[in-house]
Amino acid sequence: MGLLQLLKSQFLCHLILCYVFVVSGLFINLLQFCTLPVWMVSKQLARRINIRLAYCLSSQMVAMLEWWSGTECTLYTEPQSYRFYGKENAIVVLNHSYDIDFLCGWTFCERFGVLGSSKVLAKKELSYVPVIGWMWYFLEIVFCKRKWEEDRTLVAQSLQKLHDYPEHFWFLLYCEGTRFTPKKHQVSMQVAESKGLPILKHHLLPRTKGFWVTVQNLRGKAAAVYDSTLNFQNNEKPTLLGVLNGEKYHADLYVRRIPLDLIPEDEAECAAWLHKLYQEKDSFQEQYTQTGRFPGPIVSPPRRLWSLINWLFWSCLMLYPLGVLLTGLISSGSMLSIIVSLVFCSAASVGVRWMIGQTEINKSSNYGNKETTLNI
Ligand SMILES: CC/C=C\C/C=C\C/C=C\C/C=C\C/C=C\C/C=C\CCC(=O)SCCNC(=O)CCNC(=O)[C@H](O)C(C)(C)COP(=O)(O)OP(=O)(O)OC[C@H]1O[C@@H](n2cnc3c(N)ncnc32)[C@H](O)[C@@H]1OP(=O)(O)O
Ligand SMILES: CCCCCCCCCCCCCCCC(=O)OC[C@@H](O)COP(=O)(O)O
Repeated sequence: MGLLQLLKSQFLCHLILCYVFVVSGLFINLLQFCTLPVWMVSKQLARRINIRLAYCLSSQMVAMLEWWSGTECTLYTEPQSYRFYGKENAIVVLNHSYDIDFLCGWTFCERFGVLGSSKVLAKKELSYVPVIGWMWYFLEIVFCKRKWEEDRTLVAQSLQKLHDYPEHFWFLLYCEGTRFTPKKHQVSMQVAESKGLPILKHHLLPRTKGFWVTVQNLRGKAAAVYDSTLNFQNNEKPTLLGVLNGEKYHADLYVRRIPLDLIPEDEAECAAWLHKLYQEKDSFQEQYTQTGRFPGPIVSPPRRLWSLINWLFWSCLMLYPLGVLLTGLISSGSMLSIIVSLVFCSAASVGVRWMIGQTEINKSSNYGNKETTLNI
């Protein structure tokens, strides 16, 4: 292990990284809160400010992936599709099988200049996660309860509000609705069988209602669906803790651009179309498993310096007051202050560990397990 790698694996380094992320994040949340009055005067100005503030926060995590861990993200796509990326609104359909699939998605958003405005149909629970969840509130992220009776109007209304959104955005949809686990796979394949649908080997059966409602409500605003399939070389199982440890991963993303006009308007036809899409995605994953490659040429955009610059900026801004505070604390010689600070740091570490836990598949919800949602 090299010296740099050894340094990256040190707990103290992780504490510093997490400190910068959380404290700058809370500060950015506060700035976002302050845009509420602006919202009343000019909604579009408030949105543009929030896009930039969100960039300041999410690109720190992107920098950690690209510059700290050095993870390589390769894009397989057709050159004629590539020229549209970042220049139009799109609905992104992605498989949900890895702890850090959202982070790889963010990396591509950053490279195509849509990170600050990127959106997702997220489970409601994530809106309570400090820093990221609070940031999403101001970013008009669409939350769902994963209960169709309640979601159908809620989601449609939130999507309608995006029609006058002032900048290009990608709207991410994990149609599988939850992360892949062997148990959820088994249950969802029972549902597939009961519906006479082919068995998928690498995906859960997609939930079609959210896709249909998204496509219908973003017609006229989004130009295309980006069918995206993610995998990692050499059977890597990446985690956020691994990234924090400086481990380098190798992500491959295959993207097909499908004009929105080609997607049927009728709900049943749209559902059938999505099932077919997932059968194709499954065959791409199978090909990847067999050959280590996706079909199509590689047209990878390089990582940009912006995420690193932004990260260094926030690190300097946050570490300076910490240095002053620590110096004052040590020179005060007060045992009580030192103990209180240590307790505070330990509580903060537990909090950050909980946040990281939100990304871990082994802590995935019960949604999609037999006991909770199988209604056949
Ligand atoms: C060039 C580069 C391109 C791309 C780059 C890639 C990406 C970058 C893009 C953007 C990045 C942006 C942000 C990323 C940052 C962070 C993201 C982080 C995480 C958030 C993700 C989540 O929270 S995922 C969870 C929430 N989302 C969803 O659930 C979406 C999918 N779900 C739906 O659509 C659902 O339909 C619903 C939520 C709208 C409603 O849920 P409900 O449970 O009520 O579902 P249904 O009504 O659909 O369920 C009943 C039907 O399903 C059948 N059923 C029953 N059991 C199962 C089962 N186990 N599996 C499958 N199906 C089942 C049942 O029979 C019913 O069938 P019907 O025929 O009646 O429909
Ligand atoms: C630089 C320092 C890093 C500090 C790290 C703190 C990071 C906290 C990030 C929290 C972001 C949470 C995003 C999680 C996305 C996710 O993967 O959600 C799962 C849902 O889709 C499905 O849920 P489930 O049904 O449970 O599978």
